[in-house]
Amino acid sequence: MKIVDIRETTASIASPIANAYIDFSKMTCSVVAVVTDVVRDGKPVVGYGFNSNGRYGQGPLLRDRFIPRLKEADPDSLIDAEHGTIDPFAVWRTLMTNEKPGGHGERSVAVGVIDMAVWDAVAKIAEKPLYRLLAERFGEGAPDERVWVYAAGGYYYPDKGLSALQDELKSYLDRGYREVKMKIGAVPLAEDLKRIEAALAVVDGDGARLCVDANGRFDTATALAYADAMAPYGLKWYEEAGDPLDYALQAEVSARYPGAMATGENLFSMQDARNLIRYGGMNPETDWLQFDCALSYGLVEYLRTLQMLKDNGWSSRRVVPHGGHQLSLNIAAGLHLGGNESYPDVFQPFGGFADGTPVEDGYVGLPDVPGIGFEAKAALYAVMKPLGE
Ligand SMILES: O=C([O-])CC(=O)C(=O)O
Ligand SMILES: [Mg+2]
Repeated sequence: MKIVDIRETTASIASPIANAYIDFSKMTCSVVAVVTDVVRDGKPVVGYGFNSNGRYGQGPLLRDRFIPRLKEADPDSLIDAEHGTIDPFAVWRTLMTNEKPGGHGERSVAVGVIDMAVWDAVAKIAEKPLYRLLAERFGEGAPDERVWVYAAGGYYYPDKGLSALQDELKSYLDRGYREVKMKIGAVPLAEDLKRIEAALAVVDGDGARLCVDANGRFDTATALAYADAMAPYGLKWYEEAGDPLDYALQAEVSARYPGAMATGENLFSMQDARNLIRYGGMNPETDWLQFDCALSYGLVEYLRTLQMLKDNGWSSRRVVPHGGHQLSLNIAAGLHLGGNESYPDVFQPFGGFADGTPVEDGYVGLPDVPGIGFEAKAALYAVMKPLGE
């Protein structure tokens, strides 16, 4: 058993939307195919991976460092003899050979893309959905059959007024979501409060069904001003108020804001996540953690992060990953996370879940197909398949 080829390409996920920090007019993502010599259903098993939105495609790092390292490795060193399959942990160690600790920048994205493809291959070799494999190997009991998902959108968009924002959010409710998320922080506070109130009207005035996301835009004073102004709304969460690595800011805002806070999508390693837990003042009873495996060294590292959270008294149910992709959905179901993000309209075809698994009352099921489930999402598989052939 061995990996016979690793291929990569860059796909566009550009759109005219903007959050408080960036626009997505030139956003890309890497797609990787890990081709094995294992045959299932008469065809070689191919695992696929891609990276989440927010960081760009990692073609140069993949081509210059990570793919060559894997190709140069002794195939026997990448085998998990106990389970008779490829060993994602050995792949990870090989990828990270001669990489210093710290500075978890873009390389965590490149490694995450390959890691996703390896787990897809491992589950296909085992001929089971990844969420079942994860529950069996690392879980605590049977996988969840459905996962809570919320609709993320509410972006700034040229000439988008309050009624367009409301129409967008309404359309998510029409598609089965109960909770929605919108952007804040790109316009003055007073204007954002009007947007928040317009959004609240769509969810029957129920703040517990609305999340807001500042994408790390605010300094401490602005983050606190928003905290004070938004406190009466009782929102589901206030996300990424300030710079993701400014744990003191997070702790100060957490101490003052009476509602739930969320952050973590731009923390790319177990160590960075641990610093948030140590120094960010986050509340394990009420707050939410949003680490995204597809940006942060993949599922191998995510398992370390989940263990770190457990060691610090955090339930896995407080974790709702960023990114809206199917790998996080599998992790959520298999390892009992609190839910998963979803982008019903943006970042297609990489965002979103399997065809034929409608969102109902805020929950989505997973397809019963081997691997992560990409083959059950036709528009996504159409992009991946040529790379595997
Ligand atoms: O706008 C983005 O970069 C995406 C984001 O923060 C989210 O999904 O929470
Ligand atoms: Mg966010």
